[in-house]
Amino acid sequence: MAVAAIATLSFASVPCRKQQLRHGASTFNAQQFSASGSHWHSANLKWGVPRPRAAKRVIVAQTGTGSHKVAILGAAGGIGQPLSLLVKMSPLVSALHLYDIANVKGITADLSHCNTSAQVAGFTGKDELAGSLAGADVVVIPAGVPRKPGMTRDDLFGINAGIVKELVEAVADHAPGALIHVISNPVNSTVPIAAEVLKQKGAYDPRKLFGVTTLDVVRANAFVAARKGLPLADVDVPVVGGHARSTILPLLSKARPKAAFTDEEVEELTTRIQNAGTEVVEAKAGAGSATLSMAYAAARFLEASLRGLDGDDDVYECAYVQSQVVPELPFFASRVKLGREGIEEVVGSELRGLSEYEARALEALKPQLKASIDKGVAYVQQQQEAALN
Ligand SMILES: NC(=O)C1=CN([C@@H]2O[C@H](COP(=O)(O)OP(=O)(O)OC[C@H]3O[C@@H](n4cnc5c(N)ncnc54)[C@H](O)[C@@H]3O)[C@@H](O)[C@H]2O)C=CC1
Ligand SMILES: O=C([O-])CC(=O)C(=O)O
Repeated sequence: MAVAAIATLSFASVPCRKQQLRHGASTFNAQQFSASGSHWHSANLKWGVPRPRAAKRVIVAQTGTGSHKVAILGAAGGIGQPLSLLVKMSPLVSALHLYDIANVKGITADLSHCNTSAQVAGFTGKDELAGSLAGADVVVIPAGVPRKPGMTRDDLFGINAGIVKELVEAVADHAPGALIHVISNPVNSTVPIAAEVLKQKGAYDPRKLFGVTTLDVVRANAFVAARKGLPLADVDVPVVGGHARSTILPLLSKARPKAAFTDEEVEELTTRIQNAGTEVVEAKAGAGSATLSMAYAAARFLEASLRGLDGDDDVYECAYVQSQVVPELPFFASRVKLGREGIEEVVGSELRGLSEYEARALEALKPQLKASIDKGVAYVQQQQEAALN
């Protein structure tokens, strides 16, 4: 079997691929979906380690056709390492730059031995930050500290705000046209921080700045499929709002396939999705927060972004972006259409026809999300004033 054909499989979830089908996907993806059965994981394995359908297994070098350069800032961390592996497996990526303040050399040497086509280079410390960003099409930022039990995401603000500010300043200087995927928490504030930094640098393009909330969608899909006994591959639940506590708003009324939820199920599923990060933090008992599921989610979102840059039709994901969907919230997570310049469209229509429960939850989240956005904006302004004095 031709390696190139195998290598074209993508990170995109089956719901996304099904969505493509609904919206009229390219013939290739439609064939890919029907040919690959119903399970994304098996398709993904075939992609990462090419595996012919025939019983005889042949492991071959994966030769990608993509030409994208991706930089990961915070690449040596709990998310950064598995994310780097997943990106190294992407046929859409030709160059992978790993940046961290420490421990990058070994990870670079290790990853570079995988016989996949992306060329890996490591960059350690501030002096090498500029080099890590040169020519990047997408910069993914998982740098920063994670939560421990008892902490909120906002408790990370004191450390992570400065890290994100510093890194985004460098992106503005050295990769001004790149898409920026912010993973570092608190996302509700770090994305407004990134926007303010880019504005100050004259490099802000709202189409290119994203807070990564894909993990909320991944969790919602997993939990709903399990609760309703639906095939996992079919489930697609939009999650809007933000990425902390009650600002995470899964829209079960808009879930595909259409399913009937009792009031108790809505309450139980919504609460679980909102607390899923804390569920992992408590289970890890001081050893950090979600890393593997986050790496998977970040890889899925990266893949969607790269397919958008490549001009693929109808690529949609939920993300926390600059928005007018809720007028009083300048940043809001919605489903967005991804294209050659980043965001082509923020889909606001999903906020129409909400259930009563969702409408109430939307009203309730507004003050919390607004406060987090304002906190991020104020931080950058204060830093600027302090620098001028
Ligand atoms: N958006 C989301 O859905 C999620 C976000 N997160 C957040 O992602 C962040 C990272 O989490 P983990 O990887 O588990 O943490 P970690 O502590 O394992 O890794 C963080 C990495 O960032 C690096 N780092 C620190 N300062 C840096 C700087 N100035 N420049 C470059 N690298 C720097 C560290 O050396 C470390 O390797 C946390 O803020 C966490 O809360 C975690 C899970 C989900
Ligand atoms: O909960 C955390 O601190 C990490 C995170 O954002 C998540 O897992 O959703």
